[in-house]
Parts: sequence; structure tokens; C-alpha cells
Amino acid sequence: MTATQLTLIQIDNYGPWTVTPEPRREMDLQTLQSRLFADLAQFVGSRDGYVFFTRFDNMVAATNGLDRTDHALLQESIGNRYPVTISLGVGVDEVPIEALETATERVQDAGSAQSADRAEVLGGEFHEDSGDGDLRIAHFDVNDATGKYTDRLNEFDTFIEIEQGYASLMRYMREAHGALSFFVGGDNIIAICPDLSVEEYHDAIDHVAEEAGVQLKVGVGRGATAHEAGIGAKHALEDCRYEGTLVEFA
Ligand SMILES: Nc1nc2c(ncn2[C@@H]2O[C@H](COP(=O)(O)OP(=O)(O)OP(=O)(O)O)[C@@H](O)[C@H]2O)c(=O)[nH]1
Repeated sequence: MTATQLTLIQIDNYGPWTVTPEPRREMDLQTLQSRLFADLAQFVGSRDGYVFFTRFDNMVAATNGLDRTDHALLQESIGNRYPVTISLGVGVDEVPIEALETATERVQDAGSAQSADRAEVLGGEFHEDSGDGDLRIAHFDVNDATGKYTDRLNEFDTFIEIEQGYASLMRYMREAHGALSFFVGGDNIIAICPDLSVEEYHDAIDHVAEEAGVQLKVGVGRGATAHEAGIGAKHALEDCRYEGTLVEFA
């Protein structure tokens, strides 16, 4: 059984800030958002967690191994260095979407994302002493994306193909298994999953092939932290390449 600890990261009152005193230059907002993501990735990653940029104003992190003190330090450090602050909600559950639901409620219960009165919320429960089997990470990759798309199509049409595959996978994994799948660049999607069988991964791959015409393969890892599970998933994906298979477990 898995015990996934997820953190919702939400920039406080960001919408109003982007237009106060008047709309801010778009590339300045993009710079802030990508630097914030980079700082979060470094902080969370150095403690063996994973963070995903999702919509940039809201991000999701797999934080097994990070406790309340780590989260408070992250908030303090961001608050000291950015013109915005962040609220953090944390949840733990066997099913990733349930952990995120709990994490989200902690933040939502404290007030609106666009409230000047709500700032630096830190709420939720933490999973202490995360064990080897607590996290499952699945690393999906498009088969021969370079040969099929990158070397043949323009970047925009390639992007459409990859995004359609992503859209199909993220919805299927969410609805069938409560798993959370995130596009991480190139042709790669990383999913935080409950315990799933080889057949269940094959079904997901078949679904995306039928619905979006995109052929995926996947490596699956387990560990006490996202890094441990994720590095196992990457090695398993290499095994897929070597063996010519579509699903491998580390
Ligand atoms: N985020 C992330 N991106 C990766 C990783 N490995 C490859 N990529 C991205 O994926 C793109 C395509 O690389 P590959 O997936 O190795 O190439 P491919 O043509 O699909 O070949 P096969 O996967 O062997 O079928 C690269 O340009 C990178 O952007 C990874 O571990 N993480």
C-alpha cells in the first residue's frame, strides 16, 4: 500500500498582483513564475521530493520526507526573496488524488486564492518515516518521438501531438486510478500512482494509443521518496528501450 504525501503550492493573491497598479509585462510574469518553479524544484529536489509546475500559480509536489519545518522554511525563504508569498496545504493518502484533495481543502478552508487577507497558510498532515513502498512513480515516454515528430514536423504540430497524448493519459489515469500525471518536458510525463498492475499500465497505454494515436511506454519505480521512486522509474524505462517492452517495473 502506498502513502503519498502531496503538497499544494498556491501563490497568494496572485491574480490581483498581476494587474496592480496596472497589468504587468507578460514576460516579467513568466520570469517570476519560472524562477519560482526553479527555486521550488531546487528546494524540494534537494530533499528528494518532486515538484510539478502544473499552472505555475498553483503547483503540486510529492513531498514524502519533507516535514512541517521544511515547509515553513520554504515559505519563509520565498517570502524573503519574492514580491509574492505562497500558501501550502499537505495531505497523505494511499490514492494520490485523495491526498491532493485534502491538501487543497487546507488551503481553500483558509480563504480564497484571491484574498488579500489570506497569506502563507501552512496546513495539513505529514507522513512521518516514509518507507520503501510508500511512493509509486511512473515515467511515461512517447515511443520514438524524435523520429515520428521532432525530426519531421514543425514544433507546433509536434507540440499538438504530444499534448494530445498527455491530455488523454492524464484524464484516464485520474479517472481510472486517482493517479496524477504531469507533463515534464520533451515527450515525458511523470505520474504519481497508487499500486497498479502491469495490465493496468498496458490498459492506460492502449487507451492513449486509441484515443490520441500516441504510443507510450512506461517505467515504474517505488521508494520512500519521489527521487527514489523516480530514479527507479527512469531505470525501468531504460529497460523498456533495451527489451523493446512497453511496461517495466524497477
Ligand atoms: N523531463 C525529462 N525529459 C526527458 C527525459 N529523457 C528524455 N527527455 C526529453 O524527451 C525528448 C525525447 O527524448 P527520448 O524520449 O529519449 O527520444 P525518443 O525519440 O522518444 O526515443 P525513445 O524514447 O527511445 O523511443 C528529449 O529531447 C528530452 O526533451 C527525462 O528523463 N526527463
